[in-house]
Amino acid sequence: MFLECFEEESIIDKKDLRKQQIKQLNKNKAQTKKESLQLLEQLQQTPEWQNATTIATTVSNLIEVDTDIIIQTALTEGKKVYLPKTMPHRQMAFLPYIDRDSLIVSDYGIPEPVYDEKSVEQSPDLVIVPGLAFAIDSNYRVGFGGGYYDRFLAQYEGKTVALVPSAMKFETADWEIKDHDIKIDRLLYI
Ligand SMILES: Nc1nc2c(c(=O)[nH]1)N(C=O)[C@@H](CNc1ccc(C(=O)N[C@@H](CCC(=O)O)C(=O)O)cc1)CN2
Ligand SMILES: Nc1ncnc2c1ncn2[C@@H]1O[C@H](COP(=O)(O)OP(=O)(O)OP(=O)(O)O)[C@@H](O)[C@H]1O
Repeated sequence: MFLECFEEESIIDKKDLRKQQIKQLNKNKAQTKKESLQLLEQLQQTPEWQNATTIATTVSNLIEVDTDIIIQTALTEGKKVYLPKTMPHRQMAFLPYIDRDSLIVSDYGIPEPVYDEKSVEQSPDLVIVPGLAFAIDSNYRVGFGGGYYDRFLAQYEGKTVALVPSAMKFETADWEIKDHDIKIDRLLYI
């Protein structure tokens, strides 16, 4: 009790933050959707996007940044788009996006490409990393908690960016940073 008075700021448990963020993001869906367009415009200005011929993103759910417009824009610009398929042992395989009808909804409710060993691309030029919260002073993130991206990024050597709508933006990481947490190369935010 007494000691707490000396702490400069309190650290939130990652699980609590995740819960809090999901609640908050559900209230901000319309705003996030609006900001998605501005974030895509920012993304298009970056050398990472301009130099990438292969891009990995996700199929967004309703509280995330809208990736549909990212996918369509990338395809229009002649880039190849890859989406993750969740695999055993919390691994992800990135597979080409062909069209919406070729995706199959996973147990987590996320539309995913069908596994095909020959088409796997684990080294796309650019990975757009999803998340629930991002710290703009350190580039650390909190995701849905599967550890999928931390595991994947531990061996990925290309560029990473994250699109950060206002509801996901934190000045600093007031959550616990673990050794396995990986910083995003570039955050784009409103
Ligand atoms: N749109 C989108 N697709 C994505 C991700 C994402 O963040 N967004 N992922 C980014 O990683 C991967 C899937 N992420 C997942 C993250 C957690 C759990 C999961 O097991 N959740 C548990 C609760 C975990 C916990 O709180 O400890 C559950 O639902 O029971 C599943 C998938 C790949 N596809
Ligand atoms: N590189 C790794 N190797 C082994 N385990 C890992 C690795 N990265 C993360 N984990 C484990 O995965 C679990 C979830 O990690 P964390 O809470 O950092 O997820 P997250 O970054 O929020 O989610 P995600 O990366 O799926 O969006 C933790 O139990 C963590 O120990």
